[in-house]
Amino acid sequence: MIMSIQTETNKKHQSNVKHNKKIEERFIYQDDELIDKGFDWKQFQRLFGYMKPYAKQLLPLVGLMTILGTITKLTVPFLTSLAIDKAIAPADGNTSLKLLYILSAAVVVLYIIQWAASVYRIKYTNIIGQKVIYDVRSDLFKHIQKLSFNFFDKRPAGSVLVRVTNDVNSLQELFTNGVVNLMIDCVQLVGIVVILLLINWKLGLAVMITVPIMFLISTKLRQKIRIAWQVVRMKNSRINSHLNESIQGIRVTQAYTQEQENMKYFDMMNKESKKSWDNASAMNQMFGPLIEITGGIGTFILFMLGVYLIQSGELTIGLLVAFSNYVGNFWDPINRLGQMYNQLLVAMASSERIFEFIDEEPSITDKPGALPLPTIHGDVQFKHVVFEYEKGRQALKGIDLNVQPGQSIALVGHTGSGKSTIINLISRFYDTTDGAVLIDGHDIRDVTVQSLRSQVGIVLQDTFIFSGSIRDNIRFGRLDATDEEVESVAKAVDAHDFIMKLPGGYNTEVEERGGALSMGQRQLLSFARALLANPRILILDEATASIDTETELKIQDALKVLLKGRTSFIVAHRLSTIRSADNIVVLDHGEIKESGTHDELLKHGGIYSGLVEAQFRFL
Ligand SMILES: Nc1ncnc2c1ncn2[C@@H]1O[C@H](COP(=O)(O)OP(=O)(O)OP(=O)(O)O)[C@@H](O)[C@H]1O
Repeated sequence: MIMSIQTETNKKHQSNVKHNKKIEERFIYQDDELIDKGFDWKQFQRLFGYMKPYAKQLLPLVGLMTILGTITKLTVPFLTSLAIDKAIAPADGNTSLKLLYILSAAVVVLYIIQWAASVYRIKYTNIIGQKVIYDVRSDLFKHIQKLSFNFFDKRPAGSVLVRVTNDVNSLQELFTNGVVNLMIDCVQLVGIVVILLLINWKLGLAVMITVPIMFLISTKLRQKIRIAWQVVRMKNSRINSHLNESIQGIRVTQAYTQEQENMKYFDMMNKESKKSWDNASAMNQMFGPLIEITGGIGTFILFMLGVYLIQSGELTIGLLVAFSNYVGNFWDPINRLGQMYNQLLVAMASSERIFEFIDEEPSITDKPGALPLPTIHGDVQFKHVVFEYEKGRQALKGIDLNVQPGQSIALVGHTGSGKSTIINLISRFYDTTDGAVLIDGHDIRDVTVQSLRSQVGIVLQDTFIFSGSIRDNIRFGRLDATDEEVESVAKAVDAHDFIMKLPGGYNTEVEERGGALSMGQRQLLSFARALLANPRILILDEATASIDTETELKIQDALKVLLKGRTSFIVAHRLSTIRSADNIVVLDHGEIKESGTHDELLKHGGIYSGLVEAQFRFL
């Protein structure tokens, strides 16, 4: 018996294992692919086009500071050589303390100038960098807001978020430090090469033999390092996506006690992120010593040849010291240029992703020459409307509907029958695949989107409360409404009393999604918001969640106020709402199967009477 129980348990466990997906297969996030393309000149021009508005005003200042800083920096070794050759150990043996003091004082002054130039250079570059990042971020956000519903249907919110945060941030480094470092390094390199060749061209050329080696190491190894850092960023963006989903879905996670599962997945990603970081930073650490070895070879050549040139009288000790100083300053810019090139490629990969969003055309736009929709009466017609979210799958299969101004239409039907799709088409969140929607005789594709949506109000089931005060949340319906108007609509929908009982009344701050408010309260707020907007056509997706009888009655009363005198489409779930509608439209698999009043449809004994019966059974 015991044996059989054990076997039973084992079997159960095995079948669990079979059905349980591996943790890494449970959550699927769209990763941004690793982009490792070469240099794209067009993309570069577009990216740097963002600097244009500020370039004229600020770049000359940055350039001036850069040149000033470089000149002062490169003058110091020259003064050092003078100090050695003319003051400390001159060929004629006449040491000059006075000259030494003068030269030392000059060096101090040069350092002060260099410091001041660097302070101003950093200040101006930061201004440019921050302005550019502000513009990119703002362009991206502005554009994302305009994108149509079908864009968001295809993408998880987390992946959109990552682009606005991570990718824009990765440009920040380029525009603040990168661009200026590039300028400094180029100016410094040219300056040093000229000076080295002027001091002694033979020695200069000999030392520069190592430059191509250095550059090769710099770019090749950096390419690997760059990819390693991209992997780090990708892993981090996965963490962000998961974090976003976990926070949004925290209630469901806790309700189903899935915290451990979530934690396991997070832990796995966290470890992966750490591993990728370790890998990237280990590669980074290899880079420094390699550059130093190459630099060491250069120094070896310098001293071997330098001593020979001193002996043959072609070079003085002071000039050799200055030379070695210049050579020391020579490796840094070369190293940084390799780094900079890689940074540029990383930024270009990010900008490619940013531009991909910016270039995404909203599918719902004003057609050329579209005129504003005049103030409407609220006559709505669906003329043989067919709609497909995905090609070949019809969500609506030829809807014909005629609604008179002021009529209220209740849309009922089984889940997935097409109710929400109908209301999405009235506000033109999607365009019909075939047929047309007309308002007061105007095809809604012929008028401007703004003029249409400003006359169509929407109250959705999932009432969205934005973070801010209660007053501002109601005012979202019409931004120029006065405080009195806000309070008057709140009173009309009977929300005033509960608002006044909140600690700060209308000024009470609510968090995003209005977590501290009850479902009923959130609905009343959204009714007030819609009433304030005062649209001729109102769309209402009635909330399915049941609320207590008292609030239910309040909501019914508020609805009467809200719907009065408007054409309304209600995705109705409550029998009371449906009964008071002028016309009930029954949808089934994207088709209108029945329509009429409550009594007519009950008498008919079709789908509607079945739905009503089912609702009574559950009540
Ligand atoms: N964004 C979308 N992308 C693809 N298909 C969709 C999308 N939204 C809805 N559909 C499909 O279109 C059909 C109609 O959906 P719709 O949301 O209009 O139904 P509904 O009657 O409002 O359902 P419910 O009462 O459950 O809200 C369904 O088959 C649904 O799967």
